[in-house]
Amino acid sequence: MPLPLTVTNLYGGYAGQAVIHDCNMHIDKHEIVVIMGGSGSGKSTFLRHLIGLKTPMQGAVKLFGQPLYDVGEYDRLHLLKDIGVAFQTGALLSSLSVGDNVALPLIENTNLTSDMIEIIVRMKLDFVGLLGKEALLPSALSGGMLKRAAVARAIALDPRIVFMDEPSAGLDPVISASLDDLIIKLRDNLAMSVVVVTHELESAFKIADRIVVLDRGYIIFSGSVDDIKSSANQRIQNLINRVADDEVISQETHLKRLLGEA
Ligand SMILES: Nc1ncnc2c1ncn2[C@@H]1O[C@H](COP(=O)(O)OP(=O)(O)OP(=O)(O)O)[C@@H](O)[C@H]1O
Repeated sequence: MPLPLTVTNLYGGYAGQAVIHDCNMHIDKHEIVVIMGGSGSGKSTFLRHLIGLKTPMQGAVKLFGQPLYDVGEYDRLHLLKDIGVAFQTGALLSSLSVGDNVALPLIENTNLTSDMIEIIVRMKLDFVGLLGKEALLPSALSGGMLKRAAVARAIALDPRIVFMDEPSAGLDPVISASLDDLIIKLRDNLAMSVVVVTHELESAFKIADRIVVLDRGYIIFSGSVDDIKSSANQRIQNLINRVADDEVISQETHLKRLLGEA
């Protein structure tokens, strides 16, 4: 069986300027992969390449063994039906109820009857803990509930991979932890693969089967939570100890600066 996602020698960027360099990565079935990296390291750009929003400058992205970019629009859209995206931005449509937001992909992509769609919407909302909130407008939901509703919409078509960008951003620790549990449930109860971009270390360590670290557009690490904690790489240690790179100077340099020699 082909892997859900493979990335081979990927270069990507803006206006001919690469910000992603020679990246190689894959995702296994039923795996939660967390992508981490400092601000500006290329996480969002990388993600855009993975979900069909940005054509690479070089290299290939394959979903379920099929190329995502060197194909016609019809084939690409067909392939993209098998992935779900729950992003911070581009969230729910504010003029539609929560239920109608979740129904949208089903209306657009299936020939199911409205009765059947209603049942599926309730099932998805039940899965994310929002059963009974169908009629509410997004503005009536809390931050955590909005994220859950976005997950319900992302899984409406039963995708095999779900992509999430900063799921815990702006949430208090308790709500954030419950969102972590929901991500784990996507893997354990629905057998999905999940790709999560996050800055939250605690969340990453809790949910990740594998962590991939981007640094200035290069993948500098891919491994388990135990591996990353014991990594000898200084840049990895800086990331997990939250040290800003430009703050890291040797004792010797520090001394020189104090003495006015550096
Ligand atoms: N639309 C754009 N046009 C040109 N350059 C861009 C654009 N978006 C991002 N960049 C540049 O690409 C590089 C990577 O940015 P990206 O947003 O992918 O990083 P990130 O790791 O997601 O950062 P953050 O954690 O702050 O969101 C940065 O140098 C950024 O300035």
